Amino acid sequence: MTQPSIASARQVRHPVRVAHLGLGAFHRAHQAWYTQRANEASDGDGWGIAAFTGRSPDAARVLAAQDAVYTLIERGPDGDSASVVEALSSVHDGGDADAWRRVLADPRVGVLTLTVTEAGYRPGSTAPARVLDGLRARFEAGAGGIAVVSCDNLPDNGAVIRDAVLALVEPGSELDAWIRAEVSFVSSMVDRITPATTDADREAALRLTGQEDAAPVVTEPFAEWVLSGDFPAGRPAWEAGGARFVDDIAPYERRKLWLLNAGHSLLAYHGLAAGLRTVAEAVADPALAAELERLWDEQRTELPFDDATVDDALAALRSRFGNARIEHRLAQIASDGSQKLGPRIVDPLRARLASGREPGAAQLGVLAAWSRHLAGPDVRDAGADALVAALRDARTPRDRAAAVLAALAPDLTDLIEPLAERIAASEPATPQGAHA
Ligand SMILES: NC(=O)c1ccc[n+]([C@@H]2O[C@H](COP(=O)([O-])OP(=O)(O)OC[C@H]3O[C@@H](n4cnc5c(N)ncnc54)[C@H](O)[C@@H]3O)[C@@H](O)[C@H]2O)c1
Ligand SMILES: O=P(O)(O)OC[C@@H](O)[C@@H](O)[C@H](O)[C@H](O)CO
Repeated sequence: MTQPSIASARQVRHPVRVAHLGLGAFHRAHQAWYTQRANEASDGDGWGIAAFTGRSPDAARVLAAQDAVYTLIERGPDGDSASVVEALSSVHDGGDADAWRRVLADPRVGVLTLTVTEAGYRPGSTAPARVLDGLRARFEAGAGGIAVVSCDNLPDNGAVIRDAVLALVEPGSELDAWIRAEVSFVSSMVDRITPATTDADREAALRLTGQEDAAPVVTEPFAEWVLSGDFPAGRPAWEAGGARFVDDIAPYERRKLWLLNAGHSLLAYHGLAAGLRTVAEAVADPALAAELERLWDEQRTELPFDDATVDDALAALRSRFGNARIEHRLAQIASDGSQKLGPRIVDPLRARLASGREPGAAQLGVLAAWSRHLAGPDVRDAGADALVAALRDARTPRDRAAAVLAALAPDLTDLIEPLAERIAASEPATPQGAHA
């Protein structure tokens, strides 16, 4: 029997007032969900999102076929609850440059959100050029200021995208002056564990709602969003979903990157080496759980929060990571380590050194496990090509340590010896002379 499609579930389509770049699972579990909550809480017209894919047009094609509505499954340790999200008013192939320019040149559009991955901010990535293309269209149309809100896991992410965009503009040009004066680059700390959607998730959506949905999203019940910056053309009332607006974002970013994301990276590299597949499997392993606690002890010392606040955050993380009903694949987290380990491990390591402490053994252990991962067959990290080649040529643990630090933190040469020790300890025993 054919089941009804979720396409017929839409009850309202709000006018497009938000543009989004990077139509992945996370955008749909996080910013679109907060926007949905804001729209539900408002009396008048809400804020509809025009969402553009980043690389492949597939997500737009699949969502367009179901009128851009989808099921959000909140998966707790004891069960699922499903809701329909209709905050996306339209979905577009990111290659449709005319549609992109048209949306950003519309004065009713006041916000541009981004989830383009950490790698999307690297020099040479197409994301800043596309943001600039949209801003140029807005400038030429005289459509007024706009807020660009980065939602990727990078510290001071608003400043990172601003600098990447301005680096592409002729200094002193009218466009340069307009961006500096009228465009607000908002930094945000985003948190909601959202794995890639699987076929089992599509079946779960059908079971829960009785409707066919080719693009549901499964996420944890927890969600957090902290933002800092101005919104010159207004914004959705995201606080209806619990978002907070603060003057200084840095402490929140550090708390999240140094505890949650760093913990994820540790579990990913150590867990994959141990033949494990998911975050929940990894934290169920006593040795890995102990290593995770060691890392948290090392990284918490430099956080600008009192002990009770950090204790609460860690208690929540233990239970979030242990939610075995969320299938968060270690391989997904392990990708792009060259972009992730700076903010997650090297920054807190630097903070430890700056306050006169020893480098953390678990911190170095993550770097050692990463170097081993890079020598394996399943590396997905375009930014690590040169390091992978250097590691292939490296003959000793010391050479490998030097290569890793040269790539991630070239000034920290004092760490070559202690990192080499961790690398040597983590390597499988090799026949005498194999590296010589
Ligand atoms: N999934 C999570 O739990 C989570 C939580 C917090 C933050 N985030 C942030 O969101 C990002 C995306 O996560 P996701 O789960 O949606 O991943 P995803 O793989 O589902 O989607 C990634 C999106 O980024 C786009 N993209 C990649 N490179 C791009 C580029 N150069 N230009 C434009 N778009 C580009 C892709 O096209 C895709 O739409 C993460 O990398 C992270 O920074 C994710
Ligand atoms: O999404 P990435 O690739 O930046 O990193 C993988 C995970 O650490 C990350 O997605 C977390 O699940 C997320 O940051 C939780 O809010």
